[in-house]
Amino acid sequence: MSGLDRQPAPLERERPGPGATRRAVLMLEDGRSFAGEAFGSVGEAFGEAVFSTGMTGYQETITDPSFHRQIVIMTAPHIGNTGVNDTDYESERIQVSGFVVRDPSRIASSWRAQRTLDEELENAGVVGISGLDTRALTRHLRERGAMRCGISSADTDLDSLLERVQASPGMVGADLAPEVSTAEPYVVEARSGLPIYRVAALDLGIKRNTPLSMAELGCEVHVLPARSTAADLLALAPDGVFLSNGPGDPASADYAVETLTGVLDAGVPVFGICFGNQVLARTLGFETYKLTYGHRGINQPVADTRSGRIAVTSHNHGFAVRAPLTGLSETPYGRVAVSHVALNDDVVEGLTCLDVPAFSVQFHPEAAPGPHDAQGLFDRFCGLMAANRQMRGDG
Ligand SMILES: NC(=O)CC[C@H](N)C(=O)O
Repeated sequence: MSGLDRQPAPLERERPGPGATRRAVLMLEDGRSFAGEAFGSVGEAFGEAVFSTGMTGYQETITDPSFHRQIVIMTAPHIGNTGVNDTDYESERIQVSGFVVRDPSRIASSWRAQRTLDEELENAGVVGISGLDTRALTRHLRERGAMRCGISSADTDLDSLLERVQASPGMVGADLAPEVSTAEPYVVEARSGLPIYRVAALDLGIKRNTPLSMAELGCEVHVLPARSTAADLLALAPDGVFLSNGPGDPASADYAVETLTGVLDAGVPVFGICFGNQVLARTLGFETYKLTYGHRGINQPVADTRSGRIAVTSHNHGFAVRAPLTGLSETPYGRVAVSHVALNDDVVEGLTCLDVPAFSVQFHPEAAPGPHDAQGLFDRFCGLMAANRQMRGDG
């Protein structure tokens, strides 16, 4: 028997015959609509229309809590070819409110595939649309900006759908982290069995691979709900505090800013990712603002402003930090430098504090999905925790 003979048969979904597909419509808040076919669950979904340029990693994308209340459009036309499995979930469930694919794969062919994408969406009750011109839709969003959107395969009357889209909530001012955060604290054990560092992680919408990446380096990660206070975090006597990614508008997360203020005052090392970068920025006194259409995908070049090194990184953000790209900013916590800048549009992609042990990045070193260029940032966090211990004389 050859190796090929032993491969599992591809999973194929029974599909309706020609002409039997169900009509679906995608409607944008400015009245532009796109006709397509129902994909996943039949029904109706509303959210902010955003596009992702990742060609792979769709399972990690749809299960990333940062996409809560967003309808994700994949710019790569062919999605679903490796199916879906139980292990690549980045959270407990599918988080996107809707999913848009030009040309879903008719079969799922991978030794790891357990179900097709179509049936996974359907089982989860997540509404999708396929067969529409995703290139035209993406170009429209690039010109006009991310906007509210609705998908319907239930009621495809354009006028009434537009009314429902315009009545749906937008993303500016949306406080969504508590909606996706863990209800109860939990612990991710250090991989070695011997914890070297204890990390208190504020779950603002954390992805599974983030505590796992730290656990690989010997961290015992205590994950706490979004509204935990500084006292809750510090009660663990952590070596460091981690602030996760998360959905919604960072300008609405005053509770996280208050928590972080207490942590910075206590002198505990801090590392933040994405939403966590925005929360650190706000705590330092910087503002956040909404990008026209955001950065989403796994092929985003970022420059390290100190070394000049360029990393290709994974992004998923619609908001960004406003800070001077060069020089040092004076803040209530001392001097702060912009450590990383996006090469496509000069957006701030990271901050480093010079006078307190804190730094953050807007992109995703946990790389799920994504390239591994930025993984060293978890080592940098461990280095910061080690240095802080030594400084306190207990290292
Ligand atoms: N992935 C994230 O943490 C996203 C942060 C924030 N919700 C934004 O869109 O910018």
